[in-house]
Amino acid sequence: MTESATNTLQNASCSSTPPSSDITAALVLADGTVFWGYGFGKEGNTVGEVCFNTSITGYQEILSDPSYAGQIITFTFPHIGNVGTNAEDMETRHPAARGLVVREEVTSPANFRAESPLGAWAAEMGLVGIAGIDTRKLTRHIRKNGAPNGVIVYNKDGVFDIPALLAQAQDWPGLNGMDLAKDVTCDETYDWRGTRWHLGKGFGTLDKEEAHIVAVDYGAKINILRCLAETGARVTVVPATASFDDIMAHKPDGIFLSNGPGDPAATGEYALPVINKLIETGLPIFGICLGHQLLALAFGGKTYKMHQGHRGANHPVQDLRTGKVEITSMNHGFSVDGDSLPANVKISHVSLFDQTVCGIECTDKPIFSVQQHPEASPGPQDSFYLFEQFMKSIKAHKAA
Ligand SMILES: NC(=O)CC[C@H](N)C(=O)O
Repeated sequence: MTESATNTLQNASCSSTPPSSDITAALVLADGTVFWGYGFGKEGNTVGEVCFNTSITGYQEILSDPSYAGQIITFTFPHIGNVGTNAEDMETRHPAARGLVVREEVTSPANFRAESPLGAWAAEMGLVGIAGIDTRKLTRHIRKNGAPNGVIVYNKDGVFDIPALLAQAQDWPGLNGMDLAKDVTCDETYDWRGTRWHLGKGFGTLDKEEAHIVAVDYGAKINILRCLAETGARVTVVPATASFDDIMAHKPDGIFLSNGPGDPAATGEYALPVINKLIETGLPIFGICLGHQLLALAFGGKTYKMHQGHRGANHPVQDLRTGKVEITSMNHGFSVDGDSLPANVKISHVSLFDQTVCGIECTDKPIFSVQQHPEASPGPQDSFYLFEQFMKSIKAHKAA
């Protein structure tokens, strides 16, 4: 793959003939835009919403974040794959993202933690990849028009039926109204005590249990569970469809509502009746991302689909209570409508990129939630204090 080849191959018209004989993959958007490139990972065909993530590091955590179910991830950082992949940087066991789009050819990894090259790992994980794409052009396209549905096809024979792929992209219903939490949640309840990774030490284990948290898994990133354990919690993880009685049977000191994929309003159909009852218990509740959106819905608020979403590791968020700005990790395509919130729910955090709601807190109950990802993985750890805030409110509630 040469630089000149990649520069001339973009945005060909809707013809099934690749512009050069070495082409092995195509990205076909529902609006008819075709990007030709070079396949890696799993051979085959995948459909989803094409979004972009601006993180410079952490592609493996991003690709294995269950919240990307139904999505094809475009990496705006051009060099993806350089540090390979390893067994430790997984945010779930079976990645749910549909595929990935990268600028440069994926080269051999050079990193002391690398265990497997990105291409081999992606193939094993069932991820279809396309390289050699003008990701700046694609990103500008998404920014201008909103996140489109699209198909990546990787076919070593270089034979493409573009009209059929276009029809496939157009027929895909899109994320609006789609519940995906049921697809990525755990099958069974399990116990979690692992703590965060430290260089030279690896992962740790909770030694002194200060509280017991039940985490509802709508597609939880593992590092969230580690962060909860890091502050002294033993965590019982329950499936997204767990009933109020299932949850309360574990006698939790606090409830955590996890991140997850899809449209919060669709997941809310079965999650909200449970969350409404959990709110009534008066127990401390903390929600992250989808969990935050579900809490807002439970309080009677509304969520909406964003134009392009927020996905990256440098999103500035202001804590309105202190005025402090934290640099955060983000991955969301839906947002809470601030005007829809009742009087007893205050906006605690806002995005400094577009002023969207990034945090809410209940004024008469120990309940709060954020849109950003305080667990990072990847990204800055400025927001870790939120896990400590949760543990503090659990201890205060236990003492009272
Ligand atoms: N990371 C998440 O939890 C994402 C929440 C929701 N699926 C969204 O896209 O907004």
